[in-house]
Amino acid sequence: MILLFLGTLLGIIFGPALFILVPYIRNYFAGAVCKSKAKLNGKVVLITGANTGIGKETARDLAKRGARVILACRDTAKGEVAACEIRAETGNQQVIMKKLDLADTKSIRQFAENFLAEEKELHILINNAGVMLYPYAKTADGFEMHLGVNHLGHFLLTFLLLERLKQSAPARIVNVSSLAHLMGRICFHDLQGEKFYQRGLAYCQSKVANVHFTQELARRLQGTGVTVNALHPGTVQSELTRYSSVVSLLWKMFSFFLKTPQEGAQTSIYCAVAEELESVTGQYFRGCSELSFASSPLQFQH
Ligand SMILES: NC(=O)C1=CN([C@@H]2O[C@H](COP(=O)(O)OP(=O)(O)OC[C@H]3O[C@@H](n4cnc5c(N)ncnc54)[C@H](OP(=O)(O)O)[C@@H]3O)[C@@H](O)[C@H]2O)C=CC1
Ligand SMILES: CC1=C(/C=C/C(C)=C/C=C/C(C)=C/C=O)C(C)(C)CCC1
Repeated sequence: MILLFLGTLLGIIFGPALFILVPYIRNYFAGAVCKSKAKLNGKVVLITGANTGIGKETARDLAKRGARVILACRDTAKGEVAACEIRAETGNQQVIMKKLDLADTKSIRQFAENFLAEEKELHILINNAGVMLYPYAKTADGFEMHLGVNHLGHFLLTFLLLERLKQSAPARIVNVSSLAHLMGRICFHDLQGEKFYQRGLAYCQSKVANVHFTQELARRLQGTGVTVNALHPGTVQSELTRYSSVVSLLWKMFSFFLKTPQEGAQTSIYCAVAEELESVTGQYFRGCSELSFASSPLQFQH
């Protein structure tokens, strides 16, 4: 009886307060917004994995800013639907879909060859595509899937397009990593996970590789006018959890606390357009700001 009374009393006192606070709590979890008003008319942008999630929202925003946006997608039907939607919404007819399967180096080479033949400039490359919690599988070239798609595929793509980026300088490379890298190690003795495989750790390894790649490429690109930065988008309600029904369910249950793909795209957009980042390179971003601890030396496991 007393408990019921107390419960009702607390409900009467805190109920309305909670109701008023809900938008503020949501706003907190939505995270920072890219405030840059930069226009991108005449600029060429390439985004991998742009048919859904963070990549699609990044493409939508950069298309609104006037860029020629190439959506590089493994599933051309899904990619075309996304491109059509963005063209219709933004009125920007320079939104184009091209086939790219990062799990196959033949597809990457074919994509790059066509791209270099068709596009004379490339100002912003966003290495966004990714898989997480993939059951053990190998790419067409025999690389473990997380490492192959999330890191090696983007590594090859970037390498093949590097001269075009240099010719188009100032240019930017944006690598979508994840704070999951903090839990990762590069297992040089078993890079392809043939002796031991845990899909969460395989994802973390690929994200550590993204960070090392960013730091070393930034060093090698000093003085070229091409910058390269990595970022964590936040925890985002996207299709990334599709290979795990348990994590998908958790993501749905707690969706109130997760970012929408549009909110999750803000740091990618920031790294791609913010005027103040013109010469910032080799850094790690989260919530549209630089994160210093993530650039501390990472550990290798030999
Ligand atoms: N969501 C989150 O909480 C977080 C996401 N990230 C990172 O953000 C990035 C975007 O993820 P998010 O939008 O959430 O996930 P989604 O699963 O929604 O999007 C991933 C995209 O990558 C594409 N992709 C997957 N495999 C390949 C391939 N072999 N070749 C080409 N494209 C491929 C997918 O294409 P298709 O639809 O055809 O499969 C899809 O377009 C990833 O790098 C992810 O690791 C980092 C931290 C947290
Ligand atoms: C603790 C906890 C959650 C937070 C999970 C986080 C923070 C996940 C981060 C994932 C990343 C970084 C993925 C991609 O790279 C949930 C699921 C919301 C609800 C259950 C309890």
